[in-house]
Amino acid sequence: MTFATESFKPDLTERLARSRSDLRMGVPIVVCDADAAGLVCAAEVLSAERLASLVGMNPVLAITNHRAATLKVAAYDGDLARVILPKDAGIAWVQAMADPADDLRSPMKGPFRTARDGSATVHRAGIALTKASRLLPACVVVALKDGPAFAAQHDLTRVDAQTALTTALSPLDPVISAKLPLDVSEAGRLHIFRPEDGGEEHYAVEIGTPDRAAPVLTRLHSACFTGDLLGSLKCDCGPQLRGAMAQMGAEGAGVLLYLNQEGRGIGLANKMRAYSLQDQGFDTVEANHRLGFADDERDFRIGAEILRKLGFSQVRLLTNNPAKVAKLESSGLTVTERVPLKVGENHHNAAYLATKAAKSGHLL
Ligand SMILES: Nc1nc2c(ncn2[C@@H]2O[C@H](COP(=O)(O)OP(=O)(O)OP(=O)(O)O)[C@@H](O)[C@H]2O)c(=O)[nH]1
Ligand SMILES: [Zn+2]
Repeated sequence: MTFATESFKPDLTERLARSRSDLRMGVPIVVCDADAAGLVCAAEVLSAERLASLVGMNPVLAITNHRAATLKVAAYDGDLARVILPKDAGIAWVQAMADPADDLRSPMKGPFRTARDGSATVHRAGIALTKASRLLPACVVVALKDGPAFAAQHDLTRVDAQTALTTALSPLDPVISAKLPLDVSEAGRLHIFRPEDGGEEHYAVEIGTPDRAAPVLTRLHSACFTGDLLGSLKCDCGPQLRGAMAQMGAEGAGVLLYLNQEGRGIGLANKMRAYSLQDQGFDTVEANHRLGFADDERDFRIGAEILRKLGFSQVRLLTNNPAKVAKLESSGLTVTERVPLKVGENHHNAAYLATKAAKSGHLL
């Protein structure tokens, strides 16, 4: 029996999924664009040995404009900067540029030389992939003359820059749903959704049998391991999760989406880095920026798509965040009402909630 061997080859999306695992392990990947290619290593997990092999290949460190602003590096590429590694730069330099943990204790001193010529697409794709890998958004890049040949020679995963930069939402497939009796309602059901790009699965908790033709009481809850599971007092997530479910139980119907976008989409390790910066006096938004992230890296189109897949088109949304309402509406859902969800304020999270009101437009 013969097989069409092409059918075994990973496609562009499958290569991206593979590249995220490689990056997390510290294995370099090869990113190819139409007129440029580069070897990309995630700064956070780059080993001293691998860095030593890159010296002599003119490595640059790609960081986001947010991280560049903290380091006072000019971001000539707009959303990112390409910092040329000084001749004597070792792994400690790379890590200190990428990670703001010691910014205050031992500030990085310039002047920094930055690359301005040529395309930054490979670097941009590298940063997008480190973010998608839930690592610090920084990568060391060296230009390659022949990306595909280099990848083949060194057995590295080769990915397409434009695919890494696509903003299209990966299709989400329903995997399974089953009854789940809950303390708030015995008529609970849990649905699992899996994205086709190998990303995180997301969950929908359906309570009762909501009428698909009417607005459904809905909560888009972003994962918060510390608040949801550990009872952290630094945020209001745990009380919001339980409050939303209690309200759905009391009304007899509702749908709670549990979106695995921990830490507003930066992952738990990075959220804990942000907490450590908050211990140094920075607020929640400043901490994200110092790490190199935007204020909020979540993609609420996922929530809209899951609701659509479940048959809902109109929602009464439990939130204090007007941006969530706007993003759901721009994804084609009708938000007939914003239902406030003000629970769980305490003296540990009062400043956090005030910052969200002042900087992120949350309603108090
Ligand atoms: N990066 C970061 N994420 C945080 C921090 N505190 C909580 N989170 C995450 O923020 C998400 C919750 O977002 P919130 O901003 O509290 O609320 P919201 O979802 O925007 O709005 P509501 O619908 O009103 O709750 C969860 O994913 C938490 O893990 C923090 O200091 N930094
Ligand atoms: Zn939380």
